[in-house]
Amino acid sequence: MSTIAAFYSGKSILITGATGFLGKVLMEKLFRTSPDLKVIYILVRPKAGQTLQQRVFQILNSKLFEKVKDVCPNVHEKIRAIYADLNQNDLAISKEDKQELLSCTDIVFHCAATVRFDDHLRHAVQLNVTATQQLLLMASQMPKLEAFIHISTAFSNCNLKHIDEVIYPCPVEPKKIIDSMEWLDDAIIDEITPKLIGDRPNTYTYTKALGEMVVQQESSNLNIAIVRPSIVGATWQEPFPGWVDNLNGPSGLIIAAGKGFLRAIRGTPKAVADLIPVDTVANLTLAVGWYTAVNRPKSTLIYHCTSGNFNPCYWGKMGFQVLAAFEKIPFERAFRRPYADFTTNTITTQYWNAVSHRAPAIIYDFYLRLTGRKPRMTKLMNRLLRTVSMLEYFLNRSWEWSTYNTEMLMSELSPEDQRVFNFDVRQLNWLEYIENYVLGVKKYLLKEDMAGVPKAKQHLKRLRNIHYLFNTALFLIAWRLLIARSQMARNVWFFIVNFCYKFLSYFRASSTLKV
Ligand SMILES: CCCCCCCCCCCCCCCCCCCCCCCC(=O)SCCNC(=O)CCNC(=O)[C@H](O)C(C)(C)COP(=O)(O)OP(=O)(O)OC[C@H]1O[C@@H](n2cnc3c(N)ncnc32)[C@H](O)[C@@H]1OP(=O)(O)O
Ligand SMILES: NC(=O)C1=CN([C@@H]2O[C@H](COP(=O)(O)OP(=O)(O)OC[C@H]3O[C@@H](n4cnc5c(N)ncnc54)[C@H](OP(=O)(O)O)[C@@H]3O)[C@@H](O)[C@H]2O)C=CC1
Repeated sequence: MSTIAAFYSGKSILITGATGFLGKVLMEKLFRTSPDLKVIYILVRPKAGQTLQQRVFQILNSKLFEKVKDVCPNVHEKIRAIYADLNQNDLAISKEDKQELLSCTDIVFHCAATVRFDDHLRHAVQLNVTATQQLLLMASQMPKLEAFIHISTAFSNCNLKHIDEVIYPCPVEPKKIIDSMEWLDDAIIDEITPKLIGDRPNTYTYTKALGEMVVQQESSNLNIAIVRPSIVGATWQEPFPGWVDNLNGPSGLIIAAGKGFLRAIRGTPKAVADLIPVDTVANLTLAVGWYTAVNRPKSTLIYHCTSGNFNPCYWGKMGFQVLAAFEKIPFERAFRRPYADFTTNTITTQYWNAVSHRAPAIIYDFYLRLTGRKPRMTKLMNRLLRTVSMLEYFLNRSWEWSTYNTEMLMSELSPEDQRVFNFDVRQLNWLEYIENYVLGVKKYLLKEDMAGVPKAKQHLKRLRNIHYLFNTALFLIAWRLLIARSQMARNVWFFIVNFCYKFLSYFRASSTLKV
């Protein structure tokens, strides 16, 4: 029997961000391995016209939760959705709900955050810093609380090259930042944002670092741990390989590359692609929850959930593997044939953007206009290139994360727990993982059926022929123009024609002689 699974039995667990990518996988694993847990409270807001109940219903009836129903048939009775909005200072939780949470919660997993890179600083601070502070305040009033697990990111200190499992201070205290957000207007905040974030690339990484400082400041009377995952990708093994439900991180780029929109990117082929499967993050997080509650470490332990130092993969190699996967699992109705070139040169990138990204989009929009349809490709391409430019920072650097605590935790687990809550990425086969990832993107994000693969392959063949035809035509036009303008080009042309004629004559003569 798994010690960790047994630990969560009978427990009341509070999860924030349970409707998000990681939160869902965490909740699924908890229900599947500890079906005897008492209740999972989730803080949810209504969204996209759906009530809390509708959102929970949708999650429980999704493909991800299929296996849960076999082991925990009454799962819907064990999940309690609590109305909350982390954008509001008091989290907008009602008095009654708050009372229930305070008196019943045993463990807190705080996953909620804004993960947008371009969020306005005010909003990013509200979600990633103030809401964390509010939640910690609530946690400090929970008499039964055994552990509070905060999910941060391995990139909260991406301004450093080597990152230890410690909290690094930011120059301005989080409390001062929170206070200033109350009275500064948006224009002033916009002006000071670059100064505040300093050598970090965006408000996301900056506010996640502030969030960690808040955790540290509140840690004296709480039993807290921080998990720092790197770039979270599709599931590796559980509940099944390749599950993914959003466009963040690599998933959006895999679609863009597979559909032939994105063919080159400014990225360093030899930089480490520190991807970590979402189920690995969930397993480590649950193991951390158990260890923190049972061992009550004297200080706040930080756990890096990264792959680079255990089993590194590099962007160049990953690009090849993704391309190889597209051969087997092509996406339907591709715009162009998939191609993936990582280049470190800014001029080459600009050339590719003009020739391989913008020009085909403009030509396609021209075709749409001619056929009486609304042009859309240029707009889409501009948005895609904007997204890519925001990810480039992470594609051109490598980081070293120390993993002493993560390795220590691995050694503390029984063989059964190491199996059930596996977070040992040394066992991960990248080629297999990437192939499942591409398959998952096709099935769960693009909702494409595998029955359409032969047709998609046919379509790619057609695109290849069009590509050859287009290039040949382009070459001939360019050559014709050159000949018209340059004597040298004409001389070369006559030389080639003359040479071919003589060669053919010789060939004909020698074959006549043989007969
Ligand atoms: C040579 C070809 C290259 C490809 C080769 C093949 C693949 C090779 C392997 C894969 C390479 C993958 C590289 C991945 C690099 C990832 C680096 C990530 C680093 C993360 C570090 C920190 C990790 C974390 O802690 S946080 C989690 C990460 N967070 C994110 O990823 C959020 C990023 N997204 C945003 O910040 C915003 O969405 C933004 C700013 C990009 C766009 O905002 P905007 O307001 O313009 O639009 P949206 O409404 O949000 O979306 C517009 C449009 O774009 C689609 N979209 C959204 N995100 C992505 C994305 N990541 N990639 C592609 N497309 C995206 C979105 O669906 C919308 O589409 P519509 O059709 O308009 O609906
Ligand atoms: N994805 C990644 O690559 C990485 C993620 N992380 C960290 O992991 C954690 C989870 O990320 P991930 O699951 O990918 O993110 P998602 O964007 O998928 O999920 C974010 C969650 O936060 C909730 N949330 C956001 N705003 C509010 C609000 N105002 N009130 C209530 N809930 C809110 C969302 O709810 P709703 O559904 O209503 O929007 C959602 O459940 C985050 O802390 C992130 O920083 C760390 C490293 C990498």
